[in-house]
Amino acid sequence: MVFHQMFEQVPTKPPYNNDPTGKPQIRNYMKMLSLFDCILTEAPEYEDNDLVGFPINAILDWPMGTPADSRYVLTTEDPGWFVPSASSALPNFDSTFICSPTAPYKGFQSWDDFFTRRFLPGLRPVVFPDDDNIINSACESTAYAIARDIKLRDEFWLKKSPFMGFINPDGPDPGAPNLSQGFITQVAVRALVFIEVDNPKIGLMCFMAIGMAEVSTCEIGVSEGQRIKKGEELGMFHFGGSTHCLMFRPGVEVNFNPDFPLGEMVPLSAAVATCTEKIVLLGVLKAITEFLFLLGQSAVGAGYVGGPTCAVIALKCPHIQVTIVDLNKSRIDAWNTPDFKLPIYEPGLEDVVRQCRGRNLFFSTDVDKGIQEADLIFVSVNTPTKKSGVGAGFAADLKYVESATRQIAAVATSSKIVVEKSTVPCRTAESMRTILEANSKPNCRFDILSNPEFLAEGTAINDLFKPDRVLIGSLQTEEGKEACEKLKEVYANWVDPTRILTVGLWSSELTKLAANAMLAQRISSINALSAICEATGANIDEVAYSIGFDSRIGPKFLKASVGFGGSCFQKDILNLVYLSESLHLKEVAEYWRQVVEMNEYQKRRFSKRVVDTLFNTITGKNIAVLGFAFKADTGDTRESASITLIRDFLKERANVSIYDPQVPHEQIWQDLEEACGDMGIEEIKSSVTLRPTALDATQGADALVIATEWKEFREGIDWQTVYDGMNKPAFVFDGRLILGLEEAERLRRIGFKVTVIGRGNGM
Ligand SMILES: NC(=O)c1ccc[n+]([C@@H]2O[C@H](COP(=O)([O-])OP(=O)(O)OC[C@H]3O[C@@H](n4cnc5c(N)ncnc54)[C@H](O)[C@@H]3O)[C@@H](O)[C@H]2O)c1
Ligand SMILES: O=c1ccn([C@@H]2O[C@H](COP(=O)(O)OP(=O)(O)O[C@H]3O[C@H](CO)[C@@H](O)[C@H](O)[C@H]3O)[C@@H](O)[C@H]2O)c(=O)[nH]1
Repeated sequence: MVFHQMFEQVPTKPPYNNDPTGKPQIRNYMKMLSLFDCILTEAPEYEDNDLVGFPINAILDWPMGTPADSRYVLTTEDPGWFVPSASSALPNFDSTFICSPTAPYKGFQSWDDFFTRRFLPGLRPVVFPDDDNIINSACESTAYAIARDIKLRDEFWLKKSPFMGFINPDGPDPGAPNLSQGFITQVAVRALVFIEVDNPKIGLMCFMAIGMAEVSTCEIGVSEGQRIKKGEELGMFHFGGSTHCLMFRPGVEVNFNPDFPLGEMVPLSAAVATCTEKIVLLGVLKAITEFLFLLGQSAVGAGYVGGPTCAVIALKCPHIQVTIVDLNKSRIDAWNTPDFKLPIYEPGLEDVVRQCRGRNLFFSTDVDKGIQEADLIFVSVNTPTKKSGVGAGFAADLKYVESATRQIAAVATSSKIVVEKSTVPCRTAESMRTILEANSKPNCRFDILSNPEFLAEGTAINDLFKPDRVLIGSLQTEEGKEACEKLKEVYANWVDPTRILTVGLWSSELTKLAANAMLAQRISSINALSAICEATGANIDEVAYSIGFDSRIGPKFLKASVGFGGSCFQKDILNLVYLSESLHLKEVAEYWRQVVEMNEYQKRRFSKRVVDTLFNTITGKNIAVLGFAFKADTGDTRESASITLIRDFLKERANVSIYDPQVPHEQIWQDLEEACGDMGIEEIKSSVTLRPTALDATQGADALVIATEWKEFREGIDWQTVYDGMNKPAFVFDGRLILGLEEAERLRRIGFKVTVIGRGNGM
């Protein structure tokens, strides 16, 4: 039908009465076929006319331009565009595109009208609409090729090699329609739109629309001098078969978003690239274009420091490209998830990553590339306590730091500043320097800085936004001080310069261990006092409040608890103990060891108090444990006191039900399996259940233990309902001091038997 129409619709008046060569216009397909026969058997002859092209162009010129009703393919009948198989290629058509779902042909006027259909409003919002460093996708399409360093006049292929269709010895290349794109691009340019971008980092750039085959048409929808905003329409392709190319000036650094690798679909308006300047970013900074965070892996969760720290640097320094690399692919995949299901829970983190990812924050497993491209490398790998060999149980295991350092030495091709971000024993930088220098190459110099991190989990973003101090340690040589200045300049983008402290390398390394030791020592001190309170009838909250009024002591970090946890305190104190012992400072080692001993004692004391209170046995009794994370506002469980308590309860053959708002269930099983040693996972699972809410966990329980200070335990528990569902007498053990004196009294009036850490029973 359409075939007939395209001949019928060619007007009979001049110039359409003749084809472009002046011969009478063909009026039916029979004539056209006989002419095809003719032109296929003859070489083109000289003709005295204006047609530049092949004879076939003359035959098809006018018929091709008719509207010929093409809608018959817009139906649910084979071969229509709305048959079921087409719908799987174009899913949710009616709720994706502007159309009239119940009208014939869904309301489209022609096949081209269907081809140029529009998304429903709001489906393809412009990502980062006001950030003109971000290049957004101009078309729902697949990224095909990237070419860099193109000269004014140049020969290059948008594919790795020219299209081989005609010289392939095995015959024409079946992938020709797509593979020939690089080739066709040079002969089929249809529309060039030059855009002078306000952002000087981009300046003049060009959008080139290419009609890929004879049927393609580029309609330009803008005019010279017009001011346009990101997301506005430049024009459109018609009749299918098209491509486009973005061209930037030399010197513009375009960093493509790894979320959209070549060959994969890119939604319209997505953030496809970021533009940064390659050189001179921060006054004296000479080419710091990229940070590389080497994130270390551990069995339980990764990137608690590297992730938030570099996300905040990316946010505060939009001119710096930050790439995080990690050996752990699943962790990197999680950082890159389209729905921002990040591998760690940290309040405010998602918001920061949403603002920067794909702009100047990238996550990758390509460690070598990351090292080669970076000027500044943060080594933020894990440094757990050694499990075997010399110093086992005390010394830091530096194997991840060492392997990261060796990798930097092996693959670096230019000078680097290597920043030790991990917490390490004093003089580790010396070992790193030895490795790097032993492997140095010409024009490849390494400077080492110590820049320990002081963020606490749960408040990491706030700590990074407003740090009490940033500590930078360097060798006191000219080069060391110069490197220190460069790092200082980076932090000065958002940190008050008076809070950036610069010291010697070894002082910086020791300060980190010392700070954690002093903090943990405060908690052990208050916990030691809590035991005296329980025995005497004093109240630890009142004691802490009163001593904290002395400005020399201060009110912070004086909350008695069931014991401190987290990946740092115990590990770093043990590290200090080991360091003291290796320096033959036995008394010093003993002093610090006692901080950890006291913490162990506090946990043991608490679980014993539970057993004693429940009439000296918990065998077969049901205990609900609220909270599994080592503190509130984190999903991290490393060294959590909750694990020790549950292990003790299981050893007493109790049944335990657990609820935590953030910790994934598989993490809980893994931690319990590790902690319970001789009990297999099946035996553990026969005594432990994981519950979806606090209320669920307490149903049928004899005792309820609060192990983490989540806000919802402080504010969101309906104690009467909890009481109604528990066995009587119903016991509550508050290991986190979330129940004030009045609240505890209210619970007692309901009928609970209440025990709070640091208070005598009955208080
Ligand atoms: N967690 C905290 O709150 C905190 C705070 C301050 C300092 N620190 C210190 O920071 C360091 C990192 O701690 P974390 O909690 O982020 O650890 P983590 O276990 O969460 O992350 C470490 C990551 O390092 C990766 N890794 C190991 N070797 C690697 C290598 N050669 N190349 C690339 N990646 C590698 C791992 O895959 C892992 O993802 C430790 O030294 C820790 O003591 C931690
Ligand atoms: O008064 C207090 C304060 C904390 N804790 C417990 O101590 C542990 C550690 O808490 P916190 O220090 O807040 O968390 P971390 O993320 O372990 O942060 C510590 O360890 C990090 C890693 O080195 C350092 O960067 C931080 O400065 C340091 O606070 C947790 O179990 C807390 O519940 C108490 O029991 N009482």
